[in-house]
Amino acid sequence: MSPNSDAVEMEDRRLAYASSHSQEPIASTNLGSLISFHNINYEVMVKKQKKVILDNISGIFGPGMNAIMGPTGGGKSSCLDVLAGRKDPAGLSGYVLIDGQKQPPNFKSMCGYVLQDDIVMGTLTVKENLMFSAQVRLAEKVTVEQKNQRVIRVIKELGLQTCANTRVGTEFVRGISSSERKRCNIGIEMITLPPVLFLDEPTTGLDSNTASSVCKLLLKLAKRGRTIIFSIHQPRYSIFKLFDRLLLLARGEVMYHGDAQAAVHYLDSIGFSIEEMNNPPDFFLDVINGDTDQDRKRTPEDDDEENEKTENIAQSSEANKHLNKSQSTNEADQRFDRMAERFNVLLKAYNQSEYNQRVQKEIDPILNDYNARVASGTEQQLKAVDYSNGWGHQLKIVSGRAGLNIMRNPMTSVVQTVVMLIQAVVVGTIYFQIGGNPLNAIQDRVGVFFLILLGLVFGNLSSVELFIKERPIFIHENISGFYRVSVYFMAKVFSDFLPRRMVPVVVYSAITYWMIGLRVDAAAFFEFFLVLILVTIASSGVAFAASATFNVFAIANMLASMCFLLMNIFAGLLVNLNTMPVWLSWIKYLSIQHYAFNALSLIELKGAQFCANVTVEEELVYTCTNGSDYLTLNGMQFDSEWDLWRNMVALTGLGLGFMTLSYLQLFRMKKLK
Ligand SMILES: Nc1ncnc2c1ncn2[C@@H]1O[C@H](COP(=O)(O)OP(=O)(O)OP(=O)(O)O)[C@@H](O)[C@H]1O
Repeated sequence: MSPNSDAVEMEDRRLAYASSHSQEPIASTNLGSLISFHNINYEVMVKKQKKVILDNISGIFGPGMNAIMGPTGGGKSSCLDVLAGRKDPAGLSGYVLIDGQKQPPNFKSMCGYVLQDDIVMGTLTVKENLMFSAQVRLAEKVTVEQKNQRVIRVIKELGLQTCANTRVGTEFVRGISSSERKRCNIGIEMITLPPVLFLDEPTTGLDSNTASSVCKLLLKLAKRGRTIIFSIHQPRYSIFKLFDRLLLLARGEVMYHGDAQAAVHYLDSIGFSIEEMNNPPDFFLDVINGDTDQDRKRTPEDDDEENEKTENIAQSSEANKHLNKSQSTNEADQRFDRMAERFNVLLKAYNQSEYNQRVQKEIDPILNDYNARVASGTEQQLKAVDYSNGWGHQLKIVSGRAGLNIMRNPMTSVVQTVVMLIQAVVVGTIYFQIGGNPLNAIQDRVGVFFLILLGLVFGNLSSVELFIKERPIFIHENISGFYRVSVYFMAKVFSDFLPRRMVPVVVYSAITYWMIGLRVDAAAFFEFFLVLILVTIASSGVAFAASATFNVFAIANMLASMCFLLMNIFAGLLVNLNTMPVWLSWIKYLSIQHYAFNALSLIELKGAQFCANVTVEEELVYTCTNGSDYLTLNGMQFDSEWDLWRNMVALTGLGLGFMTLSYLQLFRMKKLK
């Protein structure tokens, strides 16, 4: 069969699916994809034991409203993630086919996925959030005007006109309502007009009216031909009646799969009748949990099963013991037994049902065609969609958002600058114009250098939150193909570094240097400033690396502080590194403060002589102290200019090293569930 005839056949399948499964007529143009899944098994290792999460499930979803329901822990979210290509492939087997073809490697970026928790930038307005999505996800060749038109269209479709220019809101600032927030999330995914939209529990946390309005919106999208697949726990009837197709899961197995509105009829046919006025989703869960009040009507199959059971019991004393156990008076045990029994009944009934046969009839030809194409070598991999935009364009857009975010939330930058300003004034006041008294000139100088480095390095601990706070947004956007890891890294580093690190260091250097009265020499001042900048870069690098490695702020903060403390000990002031055993003293090579302290001492003390008349045994004696002697005593070489610059090079190396480490940690971060 040629690829063309495959495409025509698939289109026919989609049309047939849409007309036979949707309650409402669906536009026949632009139909969403048909997603079939075949023998999906998903297991994880928990404490060295295999835990089966999805057990050989199969089914099909197409244009319309497709719900995955079931009790807590039934496997709804896992199933949704498998279909959306967001599960770790380790432990996963079976086939998920999109219009009869294997998922392309980055299917994640072709479809929309709305997470249960809102993933929107709180400091931006609804329109700005949607525009960001349009700018990074629509190709560069689409003009800004066209992107703007698309955003306006989505805003209209989602009924967000009244709050389009309102900020979404953060934990500190109240923004739009929860329904508007959810719709904004959906809008961000709708910007690319994806053929399939996945939603993980879209109504969780919303009041019933809001939940209804979100579901009606989804129905509107479904009627336009989209394939909407979502997990949902226990919707009310007004929501349930909007569903076209239902997958009922319990313990990772299919309890029912077919037309949603036929589920009640199906359960009735196997002996579970819904009471009048009961809500079908509540009833489904009661049936699965064995919590139905009424006794189940007996069917002929039950009689056969009962006979079989009685025979087995008579034959085996072991079985008798088991029976006694299951009749335990313990209520929890009884409930567990009841659920297990009910689960087996439902599983068996579904496997033998015409609904299951109908699903198999729908999906078998799709898998057979796929296998035939693979066997004949004609299977064409769906075109892998790459990033819509180049690196530079992504960087511009992501940096723009990061900058806007900082401008709208300037507190951290302002506090950082003010704290540095206060520190500079305090240090400058304590060491004000230290002068050239040989008794204290060197001690005061090395003391103030140590203090400056201490404040500067620990001040950069505020960078630890950089990759922790926005981690869910970054993971979602990166995995959905918004931008590359390197783009996010560069945008964040620059947006954090310029306003929150550079500006305070400039202020700090200018104040301390002249207040303390260090060497009056422009070159010496700029070298001093350069050392402080390099220290800031390197120590921010340590904080970034901790931030990219741990997702708990307290742990990242503690580890970064510990590193800084160790580096401080090995700076060269608290302990003489020359007398330290070699097996321990090597740590100095990783110490930011070691190189910085050396550099500052060389800038200030090399060739310096501090002379004055001092009183010795009640006599005024003209005394001198030589800065170079101090350098020699502490093992600092100062024969050439290189002796200073090699400390600068080492600081640059440490900065680059820590920054690279943080990028790698960000890159390696687990992004699949
Ligand atoms: N990576 C994992 N490691 C260990 N257990 C897991 C993992 N993923 C899922 N599970 C377990 O598998 C079962 C199904 O999880 P899943 O989140 O898919 O269920 P759910 O039906 O969506 O539940 P809920 O309604 O509570 O969100 C649960 O018992 C869950 O604890």
